[in-house]
Amino acid sequence: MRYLSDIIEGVAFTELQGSADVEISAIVFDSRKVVPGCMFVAVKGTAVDGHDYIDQAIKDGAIVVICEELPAHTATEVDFLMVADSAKALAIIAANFYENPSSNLKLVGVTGTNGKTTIATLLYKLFIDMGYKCGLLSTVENQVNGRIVPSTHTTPDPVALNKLLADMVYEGCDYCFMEVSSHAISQHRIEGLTFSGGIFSNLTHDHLDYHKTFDSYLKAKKTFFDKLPKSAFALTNGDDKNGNVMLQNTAAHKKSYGLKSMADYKARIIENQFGGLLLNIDGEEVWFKLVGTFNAYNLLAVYAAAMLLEQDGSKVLVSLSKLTGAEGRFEYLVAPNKVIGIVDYAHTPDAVQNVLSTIHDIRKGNEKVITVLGCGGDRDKTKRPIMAKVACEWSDKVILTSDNPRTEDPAQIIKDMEAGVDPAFKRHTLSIADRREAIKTAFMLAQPGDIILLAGKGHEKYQEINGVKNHFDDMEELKEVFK
Ligand SMILES: CC(=O)N[C@H]1[C@@H](OP(=O)(O)OP(=O)(O)OC[C@H]2O[C@@H](n3ccc(=O)[nH]c3=O)[C@H](O)[C@@H]2O)O[C@H](CO)[C@@H](O)[C@@H]1O[C@H](C)C(=O)N[C@@H](C)C(=O)N[C@H](CCC(=O)O)C(=O)O
Ligand SMILES: Nc1ncnc2c1ncn2[C@@H]1O[C@H](COP(=O)(O)OP(=O)(O)OP(=O)(O)O)[C@@H](O)[C@H]1O
Ligand SMILES: N[C@H](CCC[C@H](N)C(=O)O)C(=O)O
Ligand SMILES: [Mg+2]
Repeated sequence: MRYLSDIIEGVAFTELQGSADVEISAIVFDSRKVVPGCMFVAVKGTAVDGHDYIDQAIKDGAIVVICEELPAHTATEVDFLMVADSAKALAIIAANFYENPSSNLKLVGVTGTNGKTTIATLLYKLFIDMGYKCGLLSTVENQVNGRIVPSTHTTPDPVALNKLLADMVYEGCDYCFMEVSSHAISQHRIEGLTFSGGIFSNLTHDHLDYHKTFDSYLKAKKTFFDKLPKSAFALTNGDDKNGNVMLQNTAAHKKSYGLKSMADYKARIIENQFGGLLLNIDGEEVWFKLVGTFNAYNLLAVYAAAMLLEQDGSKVLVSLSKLTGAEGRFEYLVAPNKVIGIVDYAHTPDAVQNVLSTIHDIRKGNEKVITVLGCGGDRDKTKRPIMAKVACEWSDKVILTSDNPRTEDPAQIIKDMEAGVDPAFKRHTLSIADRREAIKTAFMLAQPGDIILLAGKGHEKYQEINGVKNHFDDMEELKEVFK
């Protein structure tokens, strides 16, 4: 229980109807989850307006309502707090409700189109290996000092987020490494958090369904750095076209990493093979278990962040060299007939290109590459033909299939992808909507030594069709056909 007067600290409200001297049992922003004595925050969403559910929330027991517009008839027994932006207020209130846990941890946020999960997970594993108690908030899973809490979003909603951070503080964690998605920044899920550092991986095409233009996608990411405090570090990828733009207005301590450009933290790739990467970092040559140029960037970002968190360089490299990446990111399996299967979460044009160019770099000879690829429904449609085009340019055969169709027609998603296939390459492509059949077919087409890439679903254990998540696991499917 918390007093309203305490939890609205820092919220810019325009009017309070009622008394601030009232106890709140919980903060709720979904009328379907209202509990007696709670505060209901009415948020204007992308699908509906939470203000339309205020009456329902009051009927079910809400005693305080936060809103941008007052309803026509306001119940006198309920408090109303008017704010300019409910989503922002929600995040500040959630942080206050849980006693601002982020200020009792060293919280590091990772943002960018690709690499967030890999960087955050590696940081988490690294700091655990170095003896710290840590938390992780990621697409694959959340971890509170070793306890797994299933993840529903890359960045949780503000109430779940602050609750998880509070659990980390309670369990004595020193650090939390979290992914910061562009949706989370735009929807103010991270408002009110105190970050010790921010890391930028890269910016390429994704989520234009939501942000509309690349420029507004970039601005969303940049806002994260704009709001970092002076005491934090802001670490950017100096080789990314937008790396420096991200930091141009930040008050934080600016640092960069890169393989090509002048940067504060530099690395050079010496070997890149299926067994791992040999990198020269800060003058030391070290083998890592991760594969591919993109992972050289991820590893360097992790090393640089660890340096900025004042860790010992040699100790960091020893620990980092032992670590594997995140689940479903370039995980491979060899069949008895020597066909190699790779499961990877590449679901953007840039990621598809990176993973395929890595396969080209590290294959031994001229083994054929067969790519199985789908695109998610109810997500950015403009990336579909580009992902297919990139897959065709870098593969010998491509099977276009389903990812998570969600509420869309799988055949239409495949049609959108087919539009990107060069007519001359058409005879090397197949369209098979059933992902299981597509994987089986890829294996039937493969000769010993050939490489099958299953792209897009990585760690996911489901396929979402019309609101139902059916069990589906690319690695499990691969094991089945490899039997
Ligand atoms: C597009 C998007 O990001 N939507 C998120 C957003 O919901 P919304 O704005 O669409 O909500 P809405 O349905 O319009 O409802 C508006 C408000 O009315 C409330 N409501 C609604 C119905 C009702 O009966 N009663 C009620 O009170 C809702 O609780 C909400 O507060 O806010 C919700 C609460 O935080 C999120 O759960 C929801 O995530 C949806 C499920 C989602 O799929 N999001 C994805 C795209 C996402 O966020 N992805 C990023 C990762 C991207 C990446 O890693 O590349 C992520 O961070 O996970
Ligand atoms: N630094 C990188 N640069 C480009 N591509 C990358 C990089 N790191 C990983 N990838 C590719 O992107 C895929 C997703 O990686 P990861 O899960 O780490 O990214 P993410 O940013 O967390 O993605 P999401 O936005 O879905 O949470 C990987 O499977 C790989 O194909
Ligand atoms: N965080 C990304 C994940 C995409 C994964 C892919 N399997 C899909 O469903 O499109 C999103 O929600 O857009
Ligand atoms: Mg992620």
